[in-house]
Amino acid sequence: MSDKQPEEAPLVAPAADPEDRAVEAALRPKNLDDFVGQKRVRRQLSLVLEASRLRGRSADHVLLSGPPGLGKTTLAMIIAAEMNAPLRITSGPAIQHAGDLAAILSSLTEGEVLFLDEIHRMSRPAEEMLYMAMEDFRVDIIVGKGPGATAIPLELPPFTLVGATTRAGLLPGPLRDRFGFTGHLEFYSTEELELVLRRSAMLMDMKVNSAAFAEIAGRSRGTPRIANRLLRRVRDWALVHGIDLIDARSASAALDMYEVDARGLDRLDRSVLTALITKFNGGPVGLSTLAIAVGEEPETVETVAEPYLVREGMLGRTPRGRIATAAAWQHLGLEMPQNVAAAMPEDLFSVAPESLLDTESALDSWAQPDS
Ligand SMILES: Nc1ncnc2c1ncn2[C@@H]1O[C@H](COP(=O)(O)OP(=O)(O)OP(=O)(O)O)[C@@H](O)[C@H]1O
Ligand SMILES: [Mg+2]
Repeated sequence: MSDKQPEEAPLVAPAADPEDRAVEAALRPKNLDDFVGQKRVRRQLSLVLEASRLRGRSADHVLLSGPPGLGKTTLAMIIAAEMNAPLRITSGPAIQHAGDLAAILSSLTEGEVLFLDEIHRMSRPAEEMLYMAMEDFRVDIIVGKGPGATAIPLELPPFTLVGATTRAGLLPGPLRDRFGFTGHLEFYSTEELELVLRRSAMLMDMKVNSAAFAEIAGRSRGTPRIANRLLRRVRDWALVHGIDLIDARSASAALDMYEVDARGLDRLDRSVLTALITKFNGGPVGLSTLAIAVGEEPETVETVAEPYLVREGMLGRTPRGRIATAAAWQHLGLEMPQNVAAAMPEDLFSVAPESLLDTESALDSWAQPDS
């Protein structure tokens, strides 16, 4: 557990406050049609689900990957709802021993959807048990200890595993291969976030004009969870100020209070860039060194802050470490020194930022020497 104050958690972290959590749950779309954006994943997934409905079978196992707050848990719930199947929720860190997993698997009913969040954090023995369960719908229950231990095979009813991870690159190949469908969630466009916000505002009975939706969407870091969270903060602000119809001015006045800047960078994003620039002269610097400089876990920097900074073209992940681009210096109102500019790798953005994100395994190996 972290000993940080809740308000220091990154903006994208799941809600800590129970009331916030309840609102977050209420705003979750319940079916694929209400799920905004992610067109490719949505279309492919709907085909997978439709096909299994027609065959009268449980759906193929599904792996969902992508940065926090983009809709992995929401999609898992939608899969269960669309398949009209019960949903069981657990997570990698909750499964310490293979026995924990065996207990869950052996109590599944036919067609049930098992959602395994943070699947990359499962223990090794549990992972191996999962291979067999996914492939053959069977587990070996080990009874006894030492030389006298015996494995009792147990048949499982067909079920659908939905795995979610922010670190697809960390999943071992054999596990990844056992998913029939893998969907990688991308950051949302501002237009898509406006749709998310319109739907949420309607559910929360708020009056918001188009310019205000655009203002909030533009600061939401490509992330529906943040969009919804900012909308609630704007609602609070409007309530306190006695404002009925929220316009762009109220929205931006409200949001300025929450340290989300006009490009959608939150405090963690900015502190990563600030450290990179002021402490390491723009890099390159290794992930773990950078993480220490901002007082965060490397995993948090890598999965929470970096994907968005890379997408915004402010941070580069190179074989020698992380570097701040000219856009980052500019965003912080600093001038990039000549010698730093000259040392920038020329081909940094010859590959699309999205493909930088897709090569997570390559990045993990790049990160090795200094992490
Ligand atoms: N496509 C979408 N359309 C509308 N709302 C969405 C969409 N995706 C996510 N949301 C909203 O964003 C919130 C966060 O989504 P969700 O919990 O599914 O993210 P996640 O990817 O599981 O994040 P984490 O990695 O932190 O577990 C949900 O409460 C939901 O209301
Ligand atoms: Mg989730």
